[in-house]
Amino acid sequence: MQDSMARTNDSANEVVFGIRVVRSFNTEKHEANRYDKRLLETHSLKIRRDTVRAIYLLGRRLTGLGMQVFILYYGRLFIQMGQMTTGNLVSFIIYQSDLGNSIRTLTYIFGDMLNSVMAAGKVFEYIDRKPQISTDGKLKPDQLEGRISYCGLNFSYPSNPDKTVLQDFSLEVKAGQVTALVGPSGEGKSTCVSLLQRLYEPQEGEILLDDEPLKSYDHHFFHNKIAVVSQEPVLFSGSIRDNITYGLTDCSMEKIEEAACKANAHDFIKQLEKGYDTEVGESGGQLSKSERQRIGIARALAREPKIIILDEITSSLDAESENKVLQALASCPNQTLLVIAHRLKTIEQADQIVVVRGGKVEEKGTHQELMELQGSYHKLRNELFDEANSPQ
Ligand SMILES: Nc1ncnc2c1ncn2[C@@H]1O[C@H](COP(=O)(O)OP(=O)(O)OP(=O)(O)O)[C@@H](O)[C@H]1O
Repeated sequence: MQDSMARTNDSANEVVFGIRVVRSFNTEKHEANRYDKRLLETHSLKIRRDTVRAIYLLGRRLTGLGMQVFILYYGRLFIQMGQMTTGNLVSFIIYQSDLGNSIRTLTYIFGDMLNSVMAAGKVFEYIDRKPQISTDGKLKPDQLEGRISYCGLNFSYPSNPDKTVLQDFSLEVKAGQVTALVGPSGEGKSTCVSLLQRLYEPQEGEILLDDEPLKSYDHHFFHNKIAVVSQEPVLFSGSIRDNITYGLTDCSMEKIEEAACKANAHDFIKQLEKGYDTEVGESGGQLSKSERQRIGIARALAREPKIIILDEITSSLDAESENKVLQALASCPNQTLLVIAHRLKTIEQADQIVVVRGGKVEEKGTHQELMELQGSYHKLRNELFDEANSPQ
């Protein structure tokens, strides 16, 4: 029943979370029916439980009643035969009722205990779960250059082990430079970033940071040095300032403003009535997608990481904003920047452009070199150029 209730709540959560999609696709009825179906499942389980409970109660009452009839009948017989006094019978009935009550209480406690054990079992299942990715690295160097080396990675997602996503993937990302990963959709670019964040462990090969395997770095140290801005950054309810300083205990206003300027967010924040103290609403719902994205970038920059990963920030920024952000980031020589981009125009200035196809590095070089090569990159650029110029 607990599983079924969890499934019912999940579907309600999902709909509330995606209420805009539900409204725009006019699927309120469909979703209500889906929720109804889940509720019915829970309902039928509850009916089964209550039927069993009713049968049990009926049986218990009938047994109790039968016992009383039995005691009175034989008690009377024993008294008539002189084998028992009336006082004995009364004491026996009182003791028997006391004993019955105690046994009944024990069965209630046992039932409650079973329920609690089942619920606690689920909690302990999660507590006892051993993470597949080790977090017991100890390395905390004083200086980090930010050089990343992908060495012969072979990787498939645990949920789909038959499909190899990265095959013998090797790449050098130089410290302090801008490296852009480009290529058709679904070829493994975001997977490279997930592996760099240690969300998964490759089946073969390893990723080195300054020539040391990622797993040898202290978990907190490593995640402080690497910041990711994803396609849909998650904001939390609170002010813009809270969101930019998220997780930082000590961050001055100058630092916040500097990060916001680099993220091209300062101007729009200043125009808001309450500036940095403006509430963003639940999940940042009171801001536009591009504003959320820029705050997400400022949040990453405020941590002053050594490595910044921008995972297709183009999806919600216009070309001008994206250019400004990339230029601001590229001007920091101490930070390694890894950009996944679809809008190839904005990454022309990157120090290294890598074309990822079929889970492998197909081409790499500067924009000039790759254009001269007349290979995949050249073809991709032409395709995008044709798309942009095709009549609507
Ligand atoms: N969590 C996952 N579980 C199983 N397979 C996944 C998962 N995430 C991605 N994949 C698969 O891995 C392959 C590579 O996906 P990835 O997201 O790395 O591609 P991408 O090049 O970043 O694409 P895009 O440009 O569309 O973001 C795809 O075929 C995808 O279906």
